[in-house]
Amino acid sequence: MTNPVLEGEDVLIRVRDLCNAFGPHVVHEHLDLDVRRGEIIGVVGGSGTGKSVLMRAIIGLQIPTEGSIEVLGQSITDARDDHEISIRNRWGVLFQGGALFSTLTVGENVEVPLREFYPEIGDELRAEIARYKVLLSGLPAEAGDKYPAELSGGMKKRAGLARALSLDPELLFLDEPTAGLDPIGAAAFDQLILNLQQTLGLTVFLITHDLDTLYEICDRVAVLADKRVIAVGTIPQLLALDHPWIQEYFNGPRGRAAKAAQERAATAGTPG
Ligand SMILES: Nc1ncnc2c1ncn2[C@@H]1O[C@H](COP(=O)(O)OP(=O)(O)OP(=O)(O)O)[C@@H](O)[C@H]1O
Repeated sequence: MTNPVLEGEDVLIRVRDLCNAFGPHVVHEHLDLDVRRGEIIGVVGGSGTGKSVLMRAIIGLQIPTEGSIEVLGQSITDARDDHEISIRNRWGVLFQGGALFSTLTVGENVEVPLREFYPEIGDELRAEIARYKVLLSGLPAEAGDKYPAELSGGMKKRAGLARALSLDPELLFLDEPTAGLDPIGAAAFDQLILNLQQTLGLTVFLITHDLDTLYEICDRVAVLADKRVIAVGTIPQLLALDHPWIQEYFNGPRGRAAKAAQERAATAGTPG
């Protein structure tokens, strides 16, 4: 039930036997993971367990020392560099901190992937698509003309999300999207992700330390520890395991508070 490998399911990301190392520092050792089409999978683990390295390997920015990765049925690990991956236009990525170009406006940032992948699109249509993505990400239309330095942290995240959505991706990668946001901003961002996932039919790979996000929007959670994915499942399935890190994480004071908040919200939403 909490096996990282799924049998006979519609799997969009398949990671097998993945090993990553930086010199003598081994980050992943024979890591397996399957991500189902249409799910929001949360990826958790202590600091430095290799969550971002895993994401970078999946999108072809980190060449593994061993193992195979398939995304949308195509091998990522057979490509010599990320430019050889022909499905890069089928995913969008929100990196930690947004990774926006500081010399470009938000709208121009959103246009960058469109220019790269669809140079045939004319200036007007490209700007129109960018305006739509800015609105889709919950930013006011005027934000499109602003530079990243003029935006709050929450707006920067939304701008990064608008860029990640620029090519109408099937798959969205989010690296700690709510880090640094106040609780209200973080909850609003969670709901935005959930709405987008439901309306656009996205599959979402979401790295987070935010327990509220895990409870609110993730269908399953993958736990990284001991250099691999030790378990994947719903939070109740994970809580049934007696791994010390999992117990500490979900049953520690913050885990209990997040669970209580989710239960309160669920009760408030129950009719009668
Ligand atoms: N380019 C690199 N060169 C050398 N070591 C690296 C590089 N990238 C990552 N590492 C190391 O790999 C390990 C995993 O890093 P990673 O950023 O994936 O951790 P993480 O689980 O995302 O952590 P956090 O939760 O703190 O963001 C760390 O020890 C990090 O120092």
